[in-house]
Amino acid sequence: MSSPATGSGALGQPGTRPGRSRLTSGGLAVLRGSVRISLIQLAVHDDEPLSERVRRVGDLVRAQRGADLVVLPELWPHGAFAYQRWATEAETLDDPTVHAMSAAARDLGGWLHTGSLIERASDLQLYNCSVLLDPHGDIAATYRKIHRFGFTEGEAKLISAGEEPVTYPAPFGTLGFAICYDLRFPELFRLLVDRGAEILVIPAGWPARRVAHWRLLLQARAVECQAYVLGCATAGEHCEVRMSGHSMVVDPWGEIVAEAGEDEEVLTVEIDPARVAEVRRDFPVLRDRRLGLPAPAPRG
Ligand SMILES: NC(=O)CCC(=O)C(=O)O
Repeated sequence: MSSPATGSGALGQPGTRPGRSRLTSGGLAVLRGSVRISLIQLAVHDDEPLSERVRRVGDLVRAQRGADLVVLPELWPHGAFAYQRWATEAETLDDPTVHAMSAAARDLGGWLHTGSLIERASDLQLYNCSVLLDPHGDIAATYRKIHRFGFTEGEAKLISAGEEPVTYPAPFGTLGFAICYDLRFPELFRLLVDRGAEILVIPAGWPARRVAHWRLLLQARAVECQAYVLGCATAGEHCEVRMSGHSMVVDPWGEIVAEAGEDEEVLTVEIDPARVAEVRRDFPVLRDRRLGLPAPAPRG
């Protein structure tokens, strides 16, 4: 599905579309103007083995040729609720899943945000980790999910929490990273804005029963941060949890640019990152923040 506002049209090579200029910095293009983004809303089912899903996703990424940035959802290799698979399927960032995605990014000739996977770190701890690959297939940035979902179960029990908010200055704008449950914590997004984020990338494996929260919070983060929000969710059902679908691109005014349905689909839109500075200039609420207010007295 494509945004009616932008359409997907014939896919040209990056930098060849009207209204977009291309400079070079350190061997990578610096893009200005319209930026093409594809969110791949994958269906994750129990019966698809990891290796087959990785192959299928690599082909889907390659098929988005012409996109400047492709985004995948949270934990698509294993399933966001397939807790019993995580320890056995966890990989380092030098293992087959990231290698396959690097090859796909190279063939794509664009940036690939890999959603997330269960990372086995060098200290053997597990993290829910996003990897951003550049058009050469090299790792440009990683982000470990800071807020673990599950209260006393699931992520809260099985994986370690990331500690570091991450932004990355991509050629088309500064990306701010978050994963799924992080969406509920506005203070993280303030930190990302303070570090320059203009495009917030939020892969998710969000259950259908809370889809109303997903839609509302994506728009809220866009309005309060005056930033683009790319929310890429999973579809399908695994471990008896029906996933939300409804991946969305929201603009810095809070308007939904495009929204997917409930099933697997690719959402392709063109955005103009210069809109972020325009909205922040014309309606400068971020300047009215009161950062020096006294801390509340301890309760009780
Ligand atoms: N995988 C997740 O982080 C799920 C988050 C969720 O279901 C919620 O915040 O609601």
